[in-house]
Amino acid sequence: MANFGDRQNEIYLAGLGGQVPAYPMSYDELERRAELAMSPGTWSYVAGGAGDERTQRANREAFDHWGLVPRMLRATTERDQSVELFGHRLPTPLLMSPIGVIGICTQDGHGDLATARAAAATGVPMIASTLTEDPMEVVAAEQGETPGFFQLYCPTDPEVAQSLVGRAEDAGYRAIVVTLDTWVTGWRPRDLSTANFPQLRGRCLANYFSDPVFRSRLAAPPDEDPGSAILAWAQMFGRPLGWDDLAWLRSLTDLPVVLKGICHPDDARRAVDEGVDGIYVSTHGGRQANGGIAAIDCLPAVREAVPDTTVLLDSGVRSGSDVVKALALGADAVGVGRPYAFGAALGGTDGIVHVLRNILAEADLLMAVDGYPTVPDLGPEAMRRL
Ligand SMILES: Cc1cc2nc3c(=O)[nH]c(=O)nc-3n(C[C@H](O)[C@H](O)[C@H](O)COP(=O)(O)O)c2cc1C
Ligand SMILES: O=C(O)C(=O)c1ccccc1
Repeated sequence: MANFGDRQNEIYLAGLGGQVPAYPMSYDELERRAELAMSPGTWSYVAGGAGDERTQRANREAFDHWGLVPRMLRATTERDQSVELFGHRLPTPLLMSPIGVIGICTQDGHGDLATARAAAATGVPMIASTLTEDPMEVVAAEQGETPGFFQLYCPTDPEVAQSLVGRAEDAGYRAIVVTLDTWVTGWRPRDLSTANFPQLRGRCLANYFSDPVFRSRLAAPPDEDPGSAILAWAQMFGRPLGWDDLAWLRSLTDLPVVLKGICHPDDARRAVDEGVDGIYVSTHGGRQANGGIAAIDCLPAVREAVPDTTVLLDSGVRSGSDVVKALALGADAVGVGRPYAFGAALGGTDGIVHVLRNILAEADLLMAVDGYPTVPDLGPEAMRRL
């Protein structure tokens, strides 16, 4: 894949022929059209967050407090967005953050497969959620040559956890991303207002219902008694993890282990000291806790605390310039969440590919114009706090 800015040129050329792009070019328009395409319940689930959504807003607004310093006379057509992550060379620094129940966003209900196919088409890795409508093996098979990562919601039953991780390893996922901030779901007024959760639960349990250890805990198979199976899942969904659990988690796999939701530099330092391979700075897109600080504002201190460790970031990334800022502030790769779910709602795989390519095209052209042609060129000296 060459320069993603070429995408811009394709669109300009189509425009000269009078063609309007099939999907929105601005994030605000993407969001507006996705709202129209989704049912009110799906919209409130995807777009909503915790409390009155101040953290969610802060995640986005905080990007405005940082600015990139243009550097001239080092312009080049030779640009390169590639990065190395856990031993894999990726064409771009973008990741698709895990989105549970994304099946409700697409017309055919197979949102995880649409995401996997978009990963195959773009080289942007998918972090596959534990909460999917298709089992992780089926999702892995659609990712083509693009490495995939598996996100674990750690169940209270340790043998189920072990089974999920073992299956992810066997299915070819290249890292285990353990989400720390969602052992219980946060206070989400929009979901409570639409009474969404029962509908969601029935549609995201394929990894459990296909799991031999989970099934062994049931009196009857899930297809015979789905109600009891859902109850068994709800009772074991989230293990409140502590420092004492890290060695056990580490022992479950030889794959790199990444902790998602770390925001404090002391937590990052201790996790790395205890053998974790990656730190994923995230506030879960403001869905879990309200009244907090923005993820991007946590990044510089975490980067400084663990200078030699892979650091990922998500929460509030909406554009190529947001990606560039996150890279300059210390991320090795950058996750995007809601925007690609909105793309899925508008056009399945095509809609997701459009959203990813737009973000990448903007990042490519910004790096080209401002004199930072490769990812290693972007460091803290490229940024000013406004
Ligand atoms: C609808 C939805 C479902 C999500 N489900 C998961 C999940 O299953 N596992 C997880 O670790 N994070 C989940 N997240 C959080 C995302 O991985 C990511 O942290 C967040 O969306 C990033 O913020 P952004 O939406 O502002 O880009 C979900 C986010 C959304 C919007
Ligand atoms: O909505 C989320 O962000 C999420 O991670 C989740 C957690 C439990 C059930 C459904 C989704």
